This record gives sequence, C-alpha cells and structure tokens, in this order.
Amino acid sequence: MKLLLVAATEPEISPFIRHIAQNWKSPVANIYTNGNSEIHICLTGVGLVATTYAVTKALKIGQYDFVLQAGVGGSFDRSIELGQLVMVQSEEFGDLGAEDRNNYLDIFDMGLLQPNEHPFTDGKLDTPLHEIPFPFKLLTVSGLSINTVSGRESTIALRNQRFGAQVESMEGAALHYVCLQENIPFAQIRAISNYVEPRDKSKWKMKEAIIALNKWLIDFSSTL
Ligand SMILES: O=C(O)c1cccc(C(=O)CC[C@H]2O[C@@H](n3cnc4c(=O)[nH]cnc43)[C@H](O)[C@@H]2O)c1
Repeated sequence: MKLLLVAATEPEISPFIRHIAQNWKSPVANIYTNGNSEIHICLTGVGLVATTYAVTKALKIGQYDFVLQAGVGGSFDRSIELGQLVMVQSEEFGDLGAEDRNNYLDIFDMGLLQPNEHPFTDGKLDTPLHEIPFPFKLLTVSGLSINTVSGRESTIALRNQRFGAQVESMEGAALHYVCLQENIPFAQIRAISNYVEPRDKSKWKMKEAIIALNKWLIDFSSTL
C-alpha cells in the first residue's frame, strides 16, 4: 500500500510523524517505509487553494493506492463531542457562489454547473465508500468547506439552513474534488476541535482533537 497522507498544518499530525519516524525507515524526507507499505507526508498549508495545488502536484509526481486527509475541524452538529473523530463522507463548497441580497446562491443555483456534472453527485463531492481500506468504526458525516471560517451568527444560520452540513473545514472539498477528478481512492478524517459558533477559541479542544486524530493514525498505520 502506497499512501499519501495529507494535512494542512504540521502540528495536526506531528505526533504521528514522530511515531513513524521512530518506527519506520525514512529513505527520503517525508517518505516512510515499512516492508511493502509506504507513507508520503504532504503538508499542504491551510485552505482550498493551497490544498488543491499541493495534492495535485503530489499526484502528478507519485502514484498512490490511497490518499488520506487528516486534520481538525469544526462541528455544526452538537451531538458530536469535541475530540471525537469523524469520517467526512460528502463535501460541498460553502462559499463558492454569489450573494443575492439576503440569499446565497451556489454555483448550481447560478447555473454555472449542473449538480450531477462530474465530479459532483447531487451537488456534492462524495467519497466512494467501497474503496476505503479501514473498517467503518468512525461516525460518517457531511462536510462543508469554506475560505472564511463561520464565526458570525448570521453566517452560521445561513450556512446551516442552506447546506445542513455536520462539520466544517477549510480544505476537505479540495481533497475530494482533486481525488475524484484523478480517480484515486481517498478518505477525509477529522477530529472535532470546536463547535461552529461565534469565535471563541477558549472553548476549543485542539489538544484533545490532535491526540485523538494521531492515535487513530498510529493505529491505522499499524494495519498497513
Ligand atoms: O483563529 C481562528 O478563528 C481559527 C479558525 C479555524 C481554524 C483555526 C486553526 O488554527 C486551525 C486551522 C485548521 O483547522 C480546521 N478547522 C478547525 N476548526 C474549524 C472550523 O470551525 N471551521 C473551519 N475549519 C476549521 C481548518 O481546516 C484549518 O485547516 C483557527
């Protein structure tokens, strides 16, 4: 199995990198091998543009069996606990569109794209679940990707009502879009660091989310 592990920032997966650096061989920087298994680390930078660029470039250079995006994220859904791990099965672009007075129009409403035009299905970027090489113990959720984090009551209400997604990130849809276009199996795992609410970082559980995410990554790598 040759895996491309994608993360926006190094701190999100640094415990995993430390683990693998100690337990696997590293013939080249950011590449780790163990028998027939190979993990390449791709740190993209934050956001949809940076992720699209970095993942597309990585897929041009290397051939991978699977792409895994790992990171933290916010949750609209209060039944998901802070620190909980989820697999984001479907993605939407949350701020690619137009404002029309008090309404928001997405690219489908605007007639710029058809909802079932590849790589979209009903306007969403779905993960083909049968291609995932790990058991389904994680909660499967819907995701929204944005350039500007939802942090104002009116934005949160509008995005909630318009999309009804359970979680939010700044990169997920880019990963889904590129991998669906390139026809390569992928999954997006997020640990919930905060609820989507008016910005208050004192309530965030970033440390707990990173610990949970990295524990899962270490367990997953031991199954490869
Ligand atoms: O300072 C802020 O307001 C702030 C807001 C969101 C994220 C950050 C980070 O430092 C982490 C960047 C990373 O985290 C993901 N993330 C985490 N929570 C959310 C969220 O509620 N909405 C969107 N993205 C979130 C994101 O994917 C970034 O890569 C700081």
